[in-house]
Amino acid sequence: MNKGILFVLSGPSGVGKGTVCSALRSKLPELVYSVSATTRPPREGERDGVNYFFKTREQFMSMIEKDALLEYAEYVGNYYGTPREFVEKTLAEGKDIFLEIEVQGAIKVREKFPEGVFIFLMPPSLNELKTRIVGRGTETQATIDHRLSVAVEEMNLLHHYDYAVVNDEIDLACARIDSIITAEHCKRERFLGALFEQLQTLKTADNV
Ligand SMILES: Nc1nc2c(ncn2[C@@H]2O[C@H](COP(=O)(O)OP(=O)(O)O)[C@@H](O)[C@H]2O)c(=O)[nH]1
Ligand SMILES: Nc1ncnc2c1ncn2[C@@H]1O[C@H](COP(=O)(O)OP(=O)(O)O)[C@@H](O)[C@H]1O
Repeated sequence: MNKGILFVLSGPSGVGKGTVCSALRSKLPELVYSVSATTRPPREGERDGVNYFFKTREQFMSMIEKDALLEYAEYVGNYYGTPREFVEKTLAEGKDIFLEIEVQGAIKVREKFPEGVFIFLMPPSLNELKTRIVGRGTETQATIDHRLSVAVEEMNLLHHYDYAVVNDEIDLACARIDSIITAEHCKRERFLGALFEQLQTLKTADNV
């Protein structure tokens, strides 16, 4: 069986990764989404196993020791990581999987899955990025400043990615990502191989 395609959506903090990813979940429910583990406490309305698997630091360290994470990163004082088994199982079943992670983790995933498709979400401007981080209202002034300075460094990593998508409007950003997914499917051999087989069958049947 052909393996599924691994898609990674990344980009600076506050650009709208979480927002775009949850909009994509409604628009493309057939896509499988990876749920990360984190030591960050849940925000209001977040549910364990849906938004994240919320872990204590000890539990997270034990996951690292057991090699249960495909990658992990420390980000603004908390740990975040992608459970390995679910990703590998989904791809082996021939299904695509979608990861929404920060840039250090994305670069580590690229080392393990060079054939993955890496999408960088861009803000329309740095001013708009700051407005979004402040507007979200989940950060203190110190974490806003920290997240903004990290975000500027993160923007310099754009060259590691296959695609850049501007998140000016959520629906437009989702449509661009949807187009990328379609384009990547068209590119893959399994699609062309299946079409070629059908053509051969047709040719034989019609004696063309
Ligand atoms: N490396 C890595 N980063 C993750 C993972 N899950 C989430 N993140 C990233 O961690 C960062 C902080 O996430 P969060 O605290 O939910 O805040 P927000 O996404 O900025 O609202 C974001 O950039 C996420 O994309 C993961 O499994 N691995
Ligand atoms: N296209 C957009 N236009 C306006 N605001 C947006 C857009 N995308 C996201 N936002 C807002 O920006 C803030 C940060 O988004 P979030 O998804 O938490 O970013 P990230 O996951 O990249 O850190 C949120 O308040 C969100 O509602």
